[in-house]
Amino acid sequence: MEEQSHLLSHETERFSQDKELEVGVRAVQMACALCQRVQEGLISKTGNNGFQSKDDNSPVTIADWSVQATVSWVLSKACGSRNVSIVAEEDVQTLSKTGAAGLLEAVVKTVNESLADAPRFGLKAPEIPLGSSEVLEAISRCNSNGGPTGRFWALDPVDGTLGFVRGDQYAIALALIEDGEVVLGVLGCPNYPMRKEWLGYHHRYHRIVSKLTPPTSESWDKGCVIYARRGSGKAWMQPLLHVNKKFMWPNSARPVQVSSIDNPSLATFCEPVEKANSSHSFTAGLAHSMGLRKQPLRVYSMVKYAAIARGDAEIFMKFARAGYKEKIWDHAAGVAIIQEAGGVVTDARGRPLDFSKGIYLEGLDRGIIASSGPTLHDKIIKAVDSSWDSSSL
Ligand SMILES: Nc1ncnc2c1ncn2[C@@H]1O[C@H](COP(=O)(O)OS(=O)(=O)O)[C@@H](OP(=O)(O)O)[C@H]1O
Ligand SMILES: [Mg+2]
Ligand SMILES: [Mg+2]
Ligand SMILES: [Mg+2]
Repeated sequence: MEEQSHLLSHETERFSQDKELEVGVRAVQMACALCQRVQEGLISKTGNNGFQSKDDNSPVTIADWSVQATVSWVLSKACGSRNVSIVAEEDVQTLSKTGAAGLLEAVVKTVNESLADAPRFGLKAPEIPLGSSEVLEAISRCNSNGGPTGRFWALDPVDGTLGFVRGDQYAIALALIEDGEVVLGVLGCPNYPMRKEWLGYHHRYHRIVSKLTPPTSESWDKGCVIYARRGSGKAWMQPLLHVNKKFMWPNSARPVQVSSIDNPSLATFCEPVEKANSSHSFTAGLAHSMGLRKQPLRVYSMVKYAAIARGDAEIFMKFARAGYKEKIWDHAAGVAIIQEAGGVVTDARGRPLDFSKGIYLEGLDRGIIASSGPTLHDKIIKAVDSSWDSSSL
């Protein structure tokens, strides 16, 4: 009897996770469309660089706030605002400042344009457009601090904002965390290129030095949404929804798997574009000592996690400067997706990332390593151990 009720509750949990996954994927598809519209607007604009600087000097744009408001509103409507708890990157400080009226107006307009299109994604639209106080409320409702018990969503509305403003790679990342474990991960990658070689092609900076032919916009802007449910042993990829098309679940999803390459000399590793976010010299030393021969693939955002899950690269490494604390929304969705696609993600000591300690990945040892399998993973961890003491990180 007890076993039966346990089974029943397990099934109920699964059913609710399936529903939540579906809502999450629909919301991320909608967010991808929102970001594409804003990114096109930014690139075609001259003069205004299209971003504000936060206190830590990192950029934030209309898209970051608008996606956060839209996803927050959609999740609250679909799951009931009392049942929804969200941890997300952005707050309303800059938007509520006197003098930011124009900015807020632009966010409200973007959110309403996006929500008006919600039925195309199988989601409810508001009966009347949201006012600015409702938009601010939707953003600031994402004020959960996470923690070890209960369920909450972790949202990075635009991950890789720097890539976004440069017309390059970025991601929309949404994860559901339950009792400290990531149970669902959804990653929208609107600029994921058709050919993996173009992942390392940087529109703005590498145009001159790259030997690759510049991709045309229609082949470049392929995009995908990748998602996984923990324990299913499967990760799925959908194409982005075409303009004017209606979303039909599961929108031609197909399974993705990590690469089978475990020979370091054939493996490709990816890392952040900016030296300030991860030490390029340390990973170059590691790459050399492990016998990695290919050039690193420097890609903005969690698209790096997507590349491993899709089998387009084998290793992702990030070694931030000492003292920098990684945030859960920068990794949660990607970790679940890589694991279900057959890969491994740990810190540099080989321990799983801990999503149960609040907004930071507390206790992270040195850096983050993701790989397509245990053979490569063990080699990286051994290489880190032997290189660490001689490095000055
Ligand atoms: N100093 C420092 N060190 C390490 N990491 C930092 C640092 N500052 C910011 N961040 C976080 O890195 C997120 C972007 O990571 P990326 O891998 O896209 O970096 S890069 O732009 O390709 O260099 C970025 O996410 P977004 O803010 O969502 O873009 C930040 O959360
Ligand atoms: Mg981020
Ligand atoms: Mg972000
Ligand atoms: Mg940011």
